[in-house]
Amino acid sequence: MSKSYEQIQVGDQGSFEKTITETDIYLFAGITGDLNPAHINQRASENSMFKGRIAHGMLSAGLISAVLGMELPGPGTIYLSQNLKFVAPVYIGDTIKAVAEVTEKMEKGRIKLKTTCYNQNDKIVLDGEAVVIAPKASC
Ligand SMILES: C[C@@H](O)CC(=O)SCCNC(=O)CCNC(=O)[C@H](O)C(C)(C)COP(=O)(O)OP(=O)(O)OC[C@H]1O[C@@H](n2cnc3c(N)ncnc32)[C@H](O)[C@@H]1OP(=O)(O)O
Repeated sequence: MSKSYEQIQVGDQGSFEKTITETDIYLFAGITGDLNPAHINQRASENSMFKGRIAHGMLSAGLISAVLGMELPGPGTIYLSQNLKFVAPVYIGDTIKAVAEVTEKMEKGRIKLKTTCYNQNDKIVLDGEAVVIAPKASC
C-alpha cells in the first residue's frame, strides 16, 4: 500500500533488495539494446579495469524505481527526476539493496528522496537524488 503526500514524513525510508543474476543482465541488455561487452562478454570484460562482467549501471538504478513505485511512496507514484553517480561496480552474484529516504516535502505534492544502492558488503555502489509526485491518497 502506498503512502500519501500527507502521510509521508522527512526521514521515512523504503528499500528493496535482490541478487543480480546473469539472467538479469541479459534481460536488461535485450530490453534496452545495450550489449556493451562489459556486460555480456566474459573474455573482453576480463581485460577491462573491472576484471570481469559487471551489471549495467541503469539496471541497479532500476532497483530505486522499484522502491519508489512499490514501497515509498508506493503505487501511484510519478517519477519526475533522478540523478545518479555510479560509485562502484556491481558484479553477477552481488546482492544489491536500494534505499530511498525522504529528505524534503516540496510544494505541489512533490517529495525529494536520497537514493542509495549498497552491495552485500555495505559498500555504496550508486547514489543520487530523486523527485517524485506522491499519490494524493494511499492506494
Ligand atoms: C553504458 C553502460 O553499458 C556501461 C555501464 O553501465 S558500466 C556500469 C556502471 N558503472 C560502474 O559500475 C562504474 C562504477 N564506478 C567505479 O567503479 C569508479 O567510479 C571508477 C573506478 C570508475 C572510478 O573511480 P574513481 O575513484 O573516481 O577514479 P580513479 O581515477 O581514482 O580510479 C580508481 C582506480 O581505477 C583505475 N582506473 C580508472 N579508470 C580506468 C580505466 N579506464 N582503465 C583502467 N583503470 C582505470 C585507476 O587507475 C585507479 O587505480 P589505482 O590502482 O587505484 O590507481
